[in-house]
Amino acid sequence: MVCCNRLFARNLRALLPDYAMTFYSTNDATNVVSVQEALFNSMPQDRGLYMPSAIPALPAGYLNSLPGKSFADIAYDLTKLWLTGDLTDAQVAQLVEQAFPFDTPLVELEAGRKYVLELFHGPSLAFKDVGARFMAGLMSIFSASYDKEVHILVATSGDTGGAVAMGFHNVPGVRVSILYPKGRVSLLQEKQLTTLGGNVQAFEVDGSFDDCQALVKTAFLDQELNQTFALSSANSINIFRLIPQSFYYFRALAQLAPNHKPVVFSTPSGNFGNLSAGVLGWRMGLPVEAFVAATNLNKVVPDYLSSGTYEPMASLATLSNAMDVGNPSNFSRLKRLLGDDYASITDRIKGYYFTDDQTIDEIKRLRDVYNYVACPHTAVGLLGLESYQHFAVDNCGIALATAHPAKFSPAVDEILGQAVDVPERLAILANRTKQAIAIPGTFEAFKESLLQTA
Ligand SMILES: N[C@@H](CCOP(=O)(O)O)C(=O)O
Repeated sequence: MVCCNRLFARNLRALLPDYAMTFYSTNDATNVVSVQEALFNSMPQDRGLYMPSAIPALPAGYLNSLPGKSFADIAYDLTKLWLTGDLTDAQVAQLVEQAFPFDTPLVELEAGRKYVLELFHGPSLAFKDVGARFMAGLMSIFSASYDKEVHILVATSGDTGGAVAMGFHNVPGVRVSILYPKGRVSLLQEKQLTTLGGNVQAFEVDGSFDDCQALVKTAFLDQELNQTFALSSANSINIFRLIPQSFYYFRALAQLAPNHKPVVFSTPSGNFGNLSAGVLGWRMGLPVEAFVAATNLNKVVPDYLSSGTYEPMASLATLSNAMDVGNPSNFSRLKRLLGDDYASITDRIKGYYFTDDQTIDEIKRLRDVYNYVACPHTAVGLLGLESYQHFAVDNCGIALATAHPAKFSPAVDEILGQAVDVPERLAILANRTKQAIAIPGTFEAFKESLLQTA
């Protein structure tokens, strides 16, 4: 089925009804695929990324109807906009109900001016639950068309792995292989990746996140692996990880008072999927004054924004480990969403980066000033927002809180000199035994190891 779809890709527009969504590759605009192929194949063979052929516009009056809508209401409305030609209304309702039994609450730090959008109330306590659970639900709906077990490969610098492991654990017809960099994820993040068992296998890679991501991308292009497995990705390479992540930007606006000032989002960024999702929402019609790309010392995008030159780097290990990415996957997607033009990109996106010392000071300051306990990534997001608001005062700033601070225990406890409350679902992992296959960071080793699991 997957291969057949590929054969027909170029004629797809003619084969599908007008209202069905299609996707093209950033490396070849004539390479057009259906929803199902973009979902299951994840990455075009030409090494590009899938982009929607058309971005659906919000219906007239939709923004006025936002106040008070729940996350699930918004997810239902927007999923219908994207997938009307592919899913029935009943399927959309079922997908949303199963994927999102949690909210993304907006917490006020300063009235009308500074907020945190908490994205960590799902099972793995990180924003990645939104995309991972949506993808898992969508794959289940379409799985009847696939006669092979789907094998999801995912690279993680900390949070994606846990969300994907939990989102796909025990999903029939799916198996998951997670690659993570040895010694570069927090203790509890590692437990989330390595203790579920069943259809979830962890690979502990002697290398960086970028090495893990490169291994996964190489695997998608390898003939033998593609003949052996029906490979798919649950990283933000997959456009169906990104689309649902745009929903919570709308949910943020639904929670603001109607007379709010123009909105600025500050997004802690590693692979730049989260920021791309926000920009996708803006392209659909979400009113946003600017986006802040907030990073740690892995600052290739802030550097690009100030110099116009994009230079991938070897990633550096930092306290905000999930953002330790030296060559963000979504950079080309982000550019494409903004017209591929430096002036329009810098007009909409402002970039700031911060050291671990600044992050530590911010974690302490947030607790002392606002009685708010933030994870290191959220602290970087708030630092970005403060830098933006230092010069632009007349706006309403929302920083995305990407993960629960307890995921970074004991680091956050040591910074604050107090123990952070650990939710039960995380606490129970502490005593579970890690199970991971240790491999060097070479493709040959990974491939051999993967084939042994066939
Ligand atoms: N920050 C991520 C790295 C992978 O990014 P993704 O958005 O492409 O899944 C992580 O926490 O693993």
